[in-house]
Amino acid sequence: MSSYKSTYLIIGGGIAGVTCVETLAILHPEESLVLITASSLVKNVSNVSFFAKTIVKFDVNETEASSLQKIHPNLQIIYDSLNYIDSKNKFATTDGGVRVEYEMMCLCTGGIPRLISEANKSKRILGIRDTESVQEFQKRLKDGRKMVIVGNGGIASEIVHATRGIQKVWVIRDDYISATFIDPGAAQFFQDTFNRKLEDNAAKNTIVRRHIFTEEDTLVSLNKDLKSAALGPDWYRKLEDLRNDHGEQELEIIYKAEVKSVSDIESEFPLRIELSNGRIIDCDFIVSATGVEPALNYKFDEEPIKGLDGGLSVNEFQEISIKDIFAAGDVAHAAWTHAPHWFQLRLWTQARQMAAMAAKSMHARKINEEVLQDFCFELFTHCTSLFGYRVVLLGKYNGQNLGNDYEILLRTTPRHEYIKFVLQNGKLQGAILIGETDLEEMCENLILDQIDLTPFGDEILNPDIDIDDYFD
Ligand SMILES: Cc1cc2nc3c(=O)[nH]c(=O)nc-3n(C[C@H](O)[C@H](O)[C@H](O)COP(=O)(O)OP(=O)(O)OC[C@H]3O[C@@H](n4cnc5c(N)ncnc54)[C@H](O)[C@@H]3O)c2cc1C
Ligand SMILES: NC(=O)C1=CN([C@@H]2O[C@H](COP(=O)(O)OP(=O)(O)OC[C@H]3O[C@@H](n4cnc5c(N)ncnc54)[C@H](OP(=O)(O)O)[C@@H]3O)[C@@H](O)[C@H]2O)C=CC1
Repeated sequence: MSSYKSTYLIIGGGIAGVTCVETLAILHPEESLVLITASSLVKNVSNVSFFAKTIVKFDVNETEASSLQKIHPNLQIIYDSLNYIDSKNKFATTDGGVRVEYEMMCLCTGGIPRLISEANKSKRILGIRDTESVQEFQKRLKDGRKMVIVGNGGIASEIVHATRGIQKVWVIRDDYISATFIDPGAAQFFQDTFNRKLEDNAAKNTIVRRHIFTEEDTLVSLNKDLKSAALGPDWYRKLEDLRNDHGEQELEIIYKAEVKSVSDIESEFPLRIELSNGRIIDCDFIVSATGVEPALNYKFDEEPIKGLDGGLSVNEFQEISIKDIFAAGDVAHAAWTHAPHWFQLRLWTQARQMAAMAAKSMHARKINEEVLQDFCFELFTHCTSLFGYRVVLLGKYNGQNLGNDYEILLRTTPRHEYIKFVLQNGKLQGAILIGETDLEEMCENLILDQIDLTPFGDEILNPDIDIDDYFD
């Protein structure tokens, strides 16, 4: 059995693990660092641009793990899978029999797709997580005539947008599309983009509306066979060129339904699906884009506390319930008392922020200094693109946990922009900004500073008024 000694031990080569390595390379390059990664390719981030203090956009690239050695002189990489953690004696072992002693460890083992429960009934049900699973999907797409997409989050939305020349049936439990990220109004905005026959001059009609809402909150297997890290924001571009674009999108959306059963059949199509609403669909394959579950494919000497989502519960310093073990990214469950406008969603940005925080905390402990939680955990921000539009989500953008006494102020210009402000007691609690709105920084300030907007009334979203002037 080969053995190593390290001050810091990082597990996983996804965005969280690599961010942890990079941050420690800056904070503590003289200390020994071991990275255990199941894949020789790791993720890193480039072209970081800030729309505001906490709103960040960046590209995600895949690179050889060995390239990390250029930035960290004392980094050793072990290409293997973590198998067991002995937290009392402070060592970890791998599948391949390597033993690593550590002072502090950060678990960044990510997540695996949580497939529909029928997934074991057919090989034609796919999940999407890493490069290998996308290759499998591309193969099916190339030969297939009809696919069923199940789930209503990020992956399903991107697949629906990016694939062409194949019949698509999108089965969702909600009554509007892309519910993880947006509200019914924004869903309608996007659905207009599906309808290419929309009157051109509709784009000129800007509508501003205020709604007083009395609705309820809208918030909505362990697997050792890990190959590489989760894909990045642009993964679906690989799909765009794959099929010929025959013009019209062949898309059917089935609302308020779930998969009840699946069976392989010998017919025109090889797979038959029965939905909860009684509908039968024959198709070539199913993409189950139904969320992720934390990848905890290793054992501990002492069972750590986990959250309801199965992730390792971490405090505000990213430490789990076992001393000197930290966790970041999709494997972690944010168990601290959250700031009023922050909540956890398993995203690149949060994986990166948590990992940088974990690295700072480990470093602070090593040098006996205090550390404060980073400012980025004050405000939920997500910058992405959906159906070809830039989407920025801020704070409680869907009125999450605001009860039933909040107001919504909307401004929308079909095919151009959709702006939604969520207000409570006259103060901005969250926002959805779709299109090139240029409102990110102002919204960030309004949420963080909790400025009373009552005096401005609906003018706050009047497109003819430069609202920034109010706050100069
Ligand atoms: C298709 C797709 C598109 C996405 N698009 C976006 C997007 O546009 N924007 C966004 O913000 N987020 C997006 N996400 C989510 C984002 O990718 C994840 O939140 C993020 O990658 C999590 O990073 P991570 O480092 O925690 O986990 P991962 O990227 O899963 O990395 C975990 C790493 O740990 C390794 N590992 C696991 N177990 C072990 C073990 N026992 N020993 C050693 N190594 C191990 C794995 O092989 C992997 O390399 C997307 C996800 C998917 C699947
Ligand atoms: N642009 C971006 O930012 C992107 C982000 N991602 C991230 O990658 C990860 C994986 O994406 P994805 O798989 O889309 O996960 P998401 O968590 O985004 O969405 C999962 C969706 O599947 C639904 N669902 C869950 N179980 C079932 C079921 N049994 N039957 C029918 N529907 C079900 C959920 O509904 P319900 O809410 O009702 O449970 C939800 O609509 C997520 O962390 C996501 O945030 C992925 C792609 C793009």
